[in-house]
Amino acid sequence: MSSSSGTRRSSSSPFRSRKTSLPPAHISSRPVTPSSLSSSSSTFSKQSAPIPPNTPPGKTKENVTVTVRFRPLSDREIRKGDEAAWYADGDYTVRNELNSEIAYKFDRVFGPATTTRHVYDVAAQHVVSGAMEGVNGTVFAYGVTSSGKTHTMHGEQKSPGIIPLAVKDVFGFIQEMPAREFLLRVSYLEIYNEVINDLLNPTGQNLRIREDAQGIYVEGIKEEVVLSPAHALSLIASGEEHRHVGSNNFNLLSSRSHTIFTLTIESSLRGENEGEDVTLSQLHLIDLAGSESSKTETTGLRRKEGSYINKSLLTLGTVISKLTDGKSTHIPYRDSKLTRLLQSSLSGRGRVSLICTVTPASSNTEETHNTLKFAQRSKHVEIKASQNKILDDKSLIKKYQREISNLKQELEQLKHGMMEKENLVAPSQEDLVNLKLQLEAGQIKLQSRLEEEEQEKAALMGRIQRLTKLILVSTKTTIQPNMLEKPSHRRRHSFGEDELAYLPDRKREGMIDDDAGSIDSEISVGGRTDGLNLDELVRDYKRNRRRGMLGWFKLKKPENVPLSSSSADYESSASGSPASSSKSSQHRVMFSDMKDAQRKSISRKVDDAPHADSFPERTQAGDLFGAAVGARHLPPTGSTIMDQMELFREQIKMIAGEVALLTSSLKRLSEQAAKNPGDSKLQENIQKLKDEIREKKHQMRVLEQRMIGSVELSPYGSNIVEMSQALSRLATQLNEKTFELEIKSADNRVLQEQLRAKCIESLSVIRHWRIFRC
Ligand SMILES: Nc1ncnc2c1ncn2[C@@H]1O[C@H](COP(=O)(O)OP(=O)(O)OP(=O)(O)O)[C@@H](O)[C@H]1O
Repeated sequence: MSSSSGTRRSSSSPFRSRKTSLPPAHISSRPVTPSSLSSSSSTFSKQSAPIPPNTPPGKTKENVTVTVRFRPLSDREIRKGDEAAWYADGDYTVRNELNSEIAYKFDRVFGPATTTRHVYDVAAQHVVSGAMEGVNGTVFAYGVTSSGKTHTMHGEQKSPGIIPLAVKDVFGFIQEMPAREFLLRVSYLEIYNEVINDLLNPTGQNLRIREDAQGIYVEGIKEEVVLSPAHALSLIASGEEHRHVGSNNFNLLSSRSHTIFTLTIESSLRGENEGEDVTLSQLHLIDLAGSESSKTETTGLRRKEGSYINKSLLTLGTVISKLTDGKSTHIPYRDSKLTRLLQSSLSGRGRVSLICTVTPASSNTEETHNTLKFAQRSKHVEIKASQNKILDDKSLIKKYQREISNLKQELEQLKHGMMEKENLVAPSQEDLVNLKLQLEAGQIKLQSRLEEEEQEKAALMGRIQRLTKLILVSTKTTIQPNMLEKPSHRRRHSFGEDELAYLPDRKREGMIDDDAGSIDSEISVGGRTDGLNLDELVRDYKRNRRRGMLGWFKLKKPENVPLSSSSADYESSASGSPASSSKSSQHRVMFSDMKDAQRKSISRKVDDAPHADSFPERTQAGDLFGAAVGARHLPPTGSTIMDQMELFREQIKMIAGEVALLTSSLKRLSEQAAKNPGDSKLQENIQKLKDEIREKKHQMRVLEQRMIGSVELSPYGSNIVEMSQALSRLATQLNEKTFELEIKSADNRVLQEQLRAKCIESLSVIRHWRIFRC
């Protein structure tokens, strides 16, 4: 589901920031003056303890969290004979190699060997957790071209960046907060040559920045509701397709635009707590384009891009300086789109983490020095990490909750009416004649009325289903009384196979490549392997995408699968990655990563799990699945059967999405394998994918089977079958008796009307039952 703000935006548009009544603090503001910066490290007090990751919003002012990340010397730099001119002296200090007097102190300094996960834990995790509590957050990477910003923010398959880690963490937090329910939306934009483009909507070009009483927003930006990490990452992947990237002499794939990925998080207490506050926050994850020095050899378009990039970064520097010099009355936010969009964050509303990326290379001493000075200035920007609350009537999540509740009531009433109609009285023959006449006369009218009724019910069901799915809840049963209560042992994030498919699986060319052993095979195996025709699968997927997974399901004939074994199969596979169960990912991920041959590597490493820890794998959908398959005995009421049917249907759709993703991966791997027939690892991975696809298809068949079986086995189902048969018998009698009884006058209008109504009701019930079967 997506929404696009038009001339009037929703109350929670990107970059909106709300004032709060509870200013907090979690990071101590350390006095760092320019003079102290140039003294030796011994003059630094060790006040800079690790950044507390989970301090709740308090009342004290904080400073922007500023960290510095070194990347290793690149091949190119080594070839040029570069040496390290700057180095990380301990965890908090950057020191100049040639003049040890020149040193800077930060909240944390990461050496070249530091993993992005560690950077995330120290520099971003507290911002993400704050956002889950209703505190706006901004994390951005700043540095010269080729210093490692994109590596830090987006990362690679083996080493996911801050953005994928944050997205995954957000879902982890949801899992750990069973007392609350969440609604997540994302938007993704770039600022290219001072023009704002919507990366989630290619037609959204040159968007305008607006401001109203509640903050700054981008007019017309598309926001997509996200249901899983895979879904969110697939949106980023599709957004990356549109981002401007080009090459310069430092970086073959240099970002030519600043990008801002925004996650809008709404949450409220679970259930229908009228009057309960809703918290709303925005998490901005920003990958800036790198400043370019005169050493960057660019011509034509690249030069123009470079000057726009430099100008906006210069404005950012000026804004930061003015914010911190203590005397400026005017802050020139409006001098660039970037600073205008960052205005809320920089002016102190919400947590901000600045990660400055630097190269140690001696040839870039000056550029690195400038970055360090910028970082130092930024340290003095004051912020207030306060919690946002929004009024109930402005909350989208509350609106959905209310709508769901109303729709459920409506549906219950409809269902209740249907159940009562089961006890129909058989009409007499005379009545039947009259009824037939009436029916013939009004057949078309009745038909259309019935169809309307059907559509109404289907729409109602669909709406409830859609709205319910948008609201994310933990699958845990224990309810924590307070959402701010932090779980002490929150599990770490890990990624499913397909989630990071959009990221390159090795470092970009032109820089250090320490990913020895990455699969670079480019050879293909042809179309059909082991009975799985890839082209067919891909075509199949495309067709399904057009008509929807449900349509696909309907077209497929169920096969006879023994229920007992299938149930077991299901249960054993129900713990699969929820991320890959994303409904939306089936719409997005499929072919996106195949289009960009440069930025996104086509090779996949199924075994390359980037970490050992496990993320809570079971989502709402995962549990739904287990519940649906595990329910051998369906409950006796019609309403529960409908719910059950919806569960089955949803599961089928989700598995179909997974099949589509797996098929995409399989196709990609096969293309590589064709170019490298000797690569046994590839073959092994291909086989794994095929097995998984086969397994998932099997699961779908089992669900189909159970779906149909459920209705027929249920008492409700059998009543309807009987009713259907009775009605068909009546229709036969009608035909036989009509002729001999037609002389009788049809003057008993009241009776006719009654019978007609009964007949309509019966037909309606049967129709409804048929919808179930479909
Ligand atoms: N910490 C790191 N460890 C290993 N390699 C890194 C690291 N940081 C960056 N790199 C590598 O350096 C190269 C340039 O990095 P990246 O593209 O992230 O730079 P950038 O700052 O985003 O550049 P630009 O501003 O031009 O877009 C890439 O090949 C990347 O893989």
